[in-house]
Amino acid sequence: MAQKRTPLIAGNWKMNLNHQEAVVLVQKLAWVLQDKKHDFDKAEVTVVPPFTDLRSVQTIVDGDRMKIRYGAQDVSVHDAGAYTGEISASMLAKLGCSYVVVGHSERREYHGEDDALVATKALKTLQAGMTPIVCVGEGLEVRKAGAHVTHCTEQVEGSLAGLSPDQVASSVIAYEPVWAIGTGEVATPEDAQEVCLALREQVAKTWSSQAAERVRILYGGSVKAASAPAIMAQPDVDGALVGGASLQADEFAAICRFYDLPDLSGVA
Ligand SMILES: O=C(CO)COP(=O)(O)O
Repeated sequence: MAQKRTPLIAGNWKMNLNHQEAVVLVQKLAWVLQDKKHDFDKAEVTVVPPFTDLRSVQTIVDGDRMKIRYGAQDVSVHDAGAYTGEISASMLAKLGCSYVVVGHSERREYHGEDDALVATKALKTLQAGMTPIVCVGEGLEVRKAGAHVTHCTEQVEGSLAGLSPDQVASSVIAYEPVWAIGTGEVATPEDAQEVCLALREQVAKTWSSQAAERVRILYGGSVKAASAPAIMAQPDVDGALVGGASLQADEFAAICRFYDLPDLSGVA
């Protein structure tokens, strides 16, 4: 029997909101979730602000004892030293980060990150006691050619290379088709399930069936409150990595609250 995985809704703010705006958004999000009686045991809620916001987010989360978690959008492969502009995993851990997004398609595209680099970042994140959210996803050409499943399973192989089955089990994988990111074009629930299931099967094959049962796999790409329920109701989708919609407290909270519904069976 599959072990129960706690769903995760993560809001990737990308390069938006300064530290003052971050505090306002986190406060509003916490308020809305509390007002709507969100059960954090049913779904974890995480915000992923820019580096410059993290200390302020830490202060407000700790000060108000919020159950919202937070993470970073990237991490260095280096531990310390002469690497101008880089941020180490230990610095992020010290700031109380729970998660680090690694291998986002925007980093792969604009910063030339490849699977091997992403795997090192995932490992650094785990070694510092945080959870990597490892992103994979195909571009439009690959999707049109029908090669999306192979493309994504190979990316998972490469981007988690060198991790032990236990490390994979405690990681998060995010399937984010590049053609769906920021385009308003959301994958169908069937598209999302097809790839997320294939990724889980790949984890079973390469690492272990236990890792496959435990690893959380998210969908990301133009997720909105209206489109999220049908996608998140899929059996191999364990939540969402949300971009644009995570900048609005009401919209993001509405996505999180899907898991508060008493019965998910009628939603798909
Ligand atoms: O890239 C994403 C999250 O990491 C998705 O962004 P959008 O939800 O804005 O499409």
